[in-house]
Amino acid sequence: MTHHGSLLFLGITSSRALRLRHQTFRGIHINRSSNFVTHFANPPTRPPSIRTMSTARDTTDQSDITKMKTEPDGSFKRADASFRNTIQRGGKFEPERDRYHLYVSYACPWATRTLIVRKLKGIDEFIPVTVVSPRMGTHGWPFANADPFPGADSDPLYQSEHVKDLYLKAERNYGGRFTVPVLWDKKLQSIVNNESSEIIRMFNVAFNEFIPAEKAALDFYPVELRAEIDAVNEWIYPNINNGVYRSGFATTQAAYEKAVVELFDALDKVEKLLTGKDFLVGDRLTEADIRLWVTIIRFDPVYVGHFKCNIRTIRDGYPAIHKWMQKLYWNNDAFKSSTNFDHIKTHYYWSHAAINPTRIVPVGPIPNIRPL
Ligand SMILES: N[C@@H](CCC(=O)N[C@@H](CS)C(=O)NCC(=O)O)C(=O)O
Repeated sequence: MTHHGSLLFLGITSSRALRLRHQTFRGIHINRSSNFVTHFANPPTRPPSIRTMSTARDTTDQSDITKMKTEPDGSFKRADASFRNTIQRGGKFEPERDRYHLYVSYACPWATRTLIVRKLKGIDEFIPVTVVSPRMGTHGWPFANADPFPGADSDPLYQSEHVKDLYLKAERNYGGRFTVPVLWDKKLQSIVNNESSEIIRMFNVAFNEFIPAEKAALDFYPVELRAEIDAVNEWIYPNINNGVYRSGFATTQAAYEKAVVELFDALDKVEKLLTGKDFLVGDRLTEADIRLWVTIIRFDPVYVGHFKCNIRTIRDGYPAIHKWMQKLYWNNDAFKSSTNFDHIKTHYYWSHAAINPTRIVPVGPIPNIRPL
């Protein structure tokens, strides 16, 4: 059966099927009948306007994509984090041993960035971590006392039931999203920062006086590579890190296709960058690798299926990215010990009921990551 034929089989009228065969957006043209993607100059753009999505199916009692912001064209927009303080000498949040606490989910790629840098820098000794249950429900992320799950913890500081309770403790009238990671200050009983890109920059330098010289010397955002790291982050974040979510949370065919094509275009670009190289920028591990890695490690186990990022897999479609991902996982315990595939897979497939109403967690891929 041809692709056109299969669309008809699925009950799509022939004129819609024909329209779906050839679509153009942001300079990329998909010929659905041939599966070829071509590029055009001067893509049309549209000014964004945001509204709260009301069209998604809300058949469950949980906090899922029904609360996500989307634009009128069905595309997903991530809200900015709200607590943006810095740990620094002379500031409100001074560097101190045993003052800060990290709340994470193993499922969350953003939180995993902070786990990796915490381990690499050896500050795990005095910044303890609490891991939530991967099943994000009605009240958001639960702790183990509210939802027991292997590898999840209860909140040792306040016996909170949900991450939400911490946000409301920090700010009684808080009206934003209750996201992880949360870097918590035990002294002021408040949130220092809930933006992973800023937390990893703090972890990179803020506690250097308390750690051995060789750990203090590790710099994942070195001055001489900053411009290049920033440049890479700038397109990897929207197209890959957030690109998988833009694909998965899209509520229109056009928004999905735009996101997924941009995602795979960006992966093609990364593949070229990593060919014959061990790291994205320079010849050393930087935050650019860490920020990308957390998305790539989730790609085949979750994003290919759950978020429909299935033009190619990492393991079979991107040899250089695949090798880079495997080497970091198998050769560096900071990466392996921060990765829990059970939490990762359970979270996505269980928590987004608008995408996966049965909540069935797929068995494959086997293995989640191939040996080197
Ligand atoms: N900008 C934040 C994003 C964090 C984020 O969106 N975390 C997700 C989990 S992967 C979350 O906690 N979502 C809960 C919600 O949105 O209700 C960061 O990078 O730290």
